[in-house]
Amino acid sequence: MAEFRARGNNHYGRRVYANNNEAEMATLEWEGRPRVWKAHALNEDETRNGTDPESRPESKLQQNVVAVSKESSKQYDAQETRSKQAVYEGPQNQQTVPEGLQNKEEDVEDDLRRAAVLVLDRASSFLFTDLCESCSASIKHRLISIASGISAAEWSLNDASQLHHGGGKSLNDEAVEERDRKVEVMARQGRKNQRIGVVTADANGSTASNIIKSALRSIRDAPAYRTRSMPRQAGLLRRPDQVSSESANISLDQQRILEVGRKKDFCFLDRVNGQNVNILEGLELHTNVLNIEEQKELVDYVYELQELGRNQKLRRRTYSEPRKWMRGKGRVTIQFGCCYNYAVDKDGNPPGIIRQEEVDEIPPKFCTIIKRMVEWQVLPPSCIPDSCIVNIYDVGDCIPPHIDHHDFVRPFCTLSLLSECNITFGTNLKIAGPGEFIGSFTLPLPIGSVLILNGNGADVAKHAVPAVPRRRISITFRKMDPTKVPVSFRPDRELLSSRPLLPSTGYPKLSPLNASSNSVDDSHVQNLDSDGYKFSLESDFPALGRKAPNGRLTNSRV
Ligand SMILES: O=C(O)CCC(=O)C(=O)O
Ligand SMILES: [Fe+2]
Repeated sequence: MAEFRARGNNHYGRRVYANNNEAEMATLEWEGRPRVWKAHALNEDETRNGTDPESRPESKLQQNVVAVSKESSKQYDAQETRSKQAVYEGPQNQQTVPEGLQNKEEDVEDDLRRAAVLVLDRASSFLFTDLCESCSASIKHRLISIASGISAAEWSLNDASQLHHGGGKSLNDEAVEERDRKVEVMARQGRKNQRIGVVTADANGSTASNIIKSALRSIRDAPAYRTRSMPRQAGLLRRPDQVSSESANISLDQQRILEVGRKKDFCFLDRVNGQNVNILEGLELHTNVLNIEEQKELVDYVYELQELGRNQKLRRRTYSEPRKWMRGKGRVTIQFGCCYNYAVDKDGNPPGIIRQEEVDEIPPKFCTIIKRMVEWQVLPPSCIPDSCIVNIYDVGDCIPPHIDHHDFVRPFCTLSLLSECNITFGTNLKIAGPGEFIGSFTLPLPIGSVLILNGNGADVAKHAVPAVPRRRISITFRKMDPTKVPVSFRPDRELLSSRPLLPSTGYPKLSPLNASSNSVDDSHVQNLDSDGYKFSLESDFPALGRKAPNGRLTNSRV
C-alpha cells in the first residue's frame, strides 16, 4: 500500500491525507469500542488518470479497505476480549444468549437489515462528510440495498457505482440519476429468496459491508438484543408492507431507549473497617445514550465553546486551561451553572461551590441531554442536574484520584465523548507516575455512554482517569446541594419538569455504605458520622500530600 503522510487534522479524529503523488485520499475514521469504522476513497482525478504507479486505482482502494477492515476487526476483537474479561464476565455478570435463542438464519438477515437502517438513519451524514460525492452515494446505495434485502450478487450485477471507481468514469448528472433509479427499482423489488450477505464485489460495496458489520456488532452488543427484549423488526426496519400495527407503534425514542445498554451490577469486594464491602455498589454504565451523529454535534459544540473561552467570550471563571504542558497535567475545563473550586484558589476560597461567583448558564444543547437522561431513565427525576463541567483531555491529560465534592448531591454522572478511556476505582488508588493511577477496578468508558456515580461507587471508592491515550471529552453533570447554589442562580423550570418516557422501573435506594451480603462481619454496627457516612469524604482535589480527615495521606491534585 502506498505511504500516506498527514495533510490536515480536524477536531474529532478525522484526518485528510495526501499520498506521495499528491493525489488525495479521504480518510474517515471513528474510533470507539467496540465499533471502529473506517472508510477510504480515492479522488476522481486519481481514478481517472491512474496516477499511482503501484496499482490500478480500484485495486489500491480495495487493498486499503481490506487492510482497514482487518485492523478494525483485530482492534474490535482485542477490545471485546479485554472488556469482557474486565467487565462483563464473572459469575454474576455473565450475559449469554440462552439456549434456543441463538441466531437463526432469518434472524441474521433481519439483523443485517437493522444494521443497515441503523447506519443510514443515525450515522449517514457523519460517515460520508469526507468522502467524494460519488463514493458516498455508492456506499449509501449499497446500505440501502442491504436494508431492502437485496443480495450481494444482485447488487454487483446492477451496481451503477461501477460507473465511478470500477469503470474509471466520472459521474455526470445523468449517470447519477440513472444509478438512483436502479437503486430505487432494486429497493422496491426487495429480497428475492437469496441470502443478503454483506460480501460485495466492488470496493465501495465492501466499505459498506465493513460499516454494516460494525453496526451489527453494536446491535448485538445491546443487552436488550441479548435477552431478546429488543423488537426484532420495528416499523422503521421493515418495508411498508411488512409493518404490523404492533411494531409501527414503537416510536423512534422508545426504540432508542430499548437500545440503551444498562449495566448496574458492578462488584468489587474490598475490606473496609472489618467488613467485605462492594465498593462499586451504585455505579451504573448506560451505553448508546448518544448516537454517532449526536456525539459529533456535541463534540463540535464543545470545541466552539472552547474557542469562545480562549477568546475570553465566556465569563471569567467559566473557562480554564492548565498553564503548562506535561504528562499528567490537568485538563481544560468549562463549567456551567456554578463556579466550582477544585482547591483553595488565589482569593482564599475553599474547595466547593463559590456562591458569590457567576459562571455561564448551562447551554440549551446540554439541557437537551439532561432531559434525555431523565426521559430515558439514566438519571432519576429527583436528581436533575443544574450544573456541569466539560473536561477536555489532551493526550496524556488525566484526572487524579478523588471523590466528588458533597456540594453536589448523588447520583451524578459523566458522559464520554470523542475516544474511549479507562476510569479506575479503589479505596486506595496508587500513583505510579505522572498521570498513572492504579486502582482495584478499571472500567472502559465507551463513547456515547453515561456513567452514573452513586452510593459506594461515588463515596467509598475514589475514581481517577489515568493519562488518556487519545484526545477525549467528558461532561460531568451534577445537581447542586440546594443550600449551596450560587446567589445568582435561577433554576430552569422546564428542565425540572422532565420525566421518564416509559413507566419507571424504579431507582435503587442506596444506603450510605452497603455491606455485601457475604459480609464476614455482619455483627458490627456501622459507625456513621454526622453526615450519615461511614468515611470522611475528601474534597475533590486536595493538595498533594495533604492529610485527609480520616488520617490517610491524600494523593490528588489537578
Ligand atoms: O472524565 C471523566 O470521565 C471523569 C470526570 C470526573 O471524575 C469529574 O469531573 O469529577
Ligand atoms: Fe469525579
